[in-house]
Amino acid sequence: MCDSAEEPDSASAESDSDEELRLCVPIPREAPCKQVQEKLSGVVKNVHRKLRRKYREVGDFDKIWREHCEDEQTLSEYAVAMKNLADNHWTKKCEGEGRIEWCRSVCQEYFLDGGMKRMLEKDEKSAAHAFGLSGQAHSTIPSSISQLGKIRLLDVGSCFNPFLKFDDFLTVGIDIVPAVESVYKCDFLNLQLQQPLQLAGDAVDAFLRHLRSPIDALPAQLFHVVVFSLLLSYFPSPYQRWICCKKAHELLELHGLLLIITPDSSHQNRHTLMMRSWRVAVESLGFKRYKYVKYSHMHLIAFRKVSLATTSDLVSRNYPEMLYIPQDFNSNEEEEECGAALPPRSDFEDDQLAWGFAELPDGPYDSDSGESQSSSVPGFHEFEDPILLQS
Ligand SMILES: C[S@@+](CC[C@H](N)C(=O)[O-])C[C@H]1O[C@@H](n2cnc3c(N)ncnc32)[C@H](O)[C@@H]1O
Repeated sequence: MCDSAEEPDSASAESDSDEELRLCVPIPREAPCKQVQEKLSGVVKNVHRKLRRKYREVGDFDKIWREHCEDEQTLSEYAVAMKNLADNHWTKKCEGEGRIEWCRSVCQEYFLDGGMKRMLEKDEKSAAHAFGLSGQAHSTIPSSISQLGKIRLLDVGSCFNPFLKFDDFLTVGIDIVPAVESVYKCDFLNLQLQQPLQLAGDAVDAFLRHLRSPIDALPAQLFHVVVFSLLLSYFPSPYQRWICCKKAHELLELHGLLLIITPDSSHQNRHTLMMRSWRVAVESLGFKRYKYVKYSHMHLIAFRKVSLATTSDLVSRNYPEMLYIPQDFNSNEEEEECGAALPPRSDFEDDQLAWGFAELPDGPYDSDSGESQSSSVPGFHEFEDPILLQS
């Protein structure tokens, strides 16, 4: 494992003279590891860049996506690089911490520790208030789903199945190129949705345990949680991100959670408009934001599904374009690939998408739950992979 600078690898036995040399000449022992990490991160980032470049050149994301999914060599290099990063560069420092642990803690708090119930009571009180009723919460509010068994979690773009190790989840990991056997092959963009299963919880669990790869279709309202961890920025087009969020809405049970983690190494306020824009877009599908936190290298957002239906007029109202990322406007990426120095990204790029969002909420990061919005969530250490996450 690379980050074993303090613990020399016993497998690579060194001679005494090597060791003497090491004592005399201060060799930066982390350097090779960093180089390998940069190389692997480069493989990953180049795939994203090439997709975006092609999208800028060709414009037809369906065609580009088809070609991308047929490019087996690129896809498998990507999967190997991601798996290698996860196994050898991230695990030791980040085991039990970071984005995956954040997802787990949000789910536990929401489903097992009364978060969902509190939110539903709050919703009922506001509805009662709006209709001039007494504001008493109704007894129809479901209690925690713990009685129903495990939390059914769909991890889209799972790659190496990081949620499998948690017992509280019944995890279904899907990916266009699974890096491990336990992940099912599935292109989420082209996943067909079927009628919801009319089965008891146990039978739904059994259904999920017997899925077969590749997955082309799934019943709606199947999961308690859908996770997009570093998924949405993979896509070159905001419309593809939108399709994913819409599918997540359909796949979730009412009151289920959509957890979105998206990379961004800039400080919290730099992309305030972008995050507000995402919130408006996702909420328009029938979600309500539940938690938001900014770590040094990513935004982590939890949305809860608050209504079964979405309106049909969303596309014409520009909601898909609201799911933009700064890289959508960065045509300098190729220069970056060639090693040329980039001019600093201007604030204009960030702000140019602040089209007349009259309906945007006022508070930049107000969360329904009152959750701390800083990156210093107690008990958590940030997942640090600046090399991969910086764009
Ligand atoms: C940056 S990796 C993130 C891996 C993992 N979720 C994590 O947080 O480390 C993005 C993953 O999304 C997968 N992916 C991209 N488009 C997809 C799609 N349409 N359906 C399923 N998986 C997809 C890629 O193959 C890749 O493994």
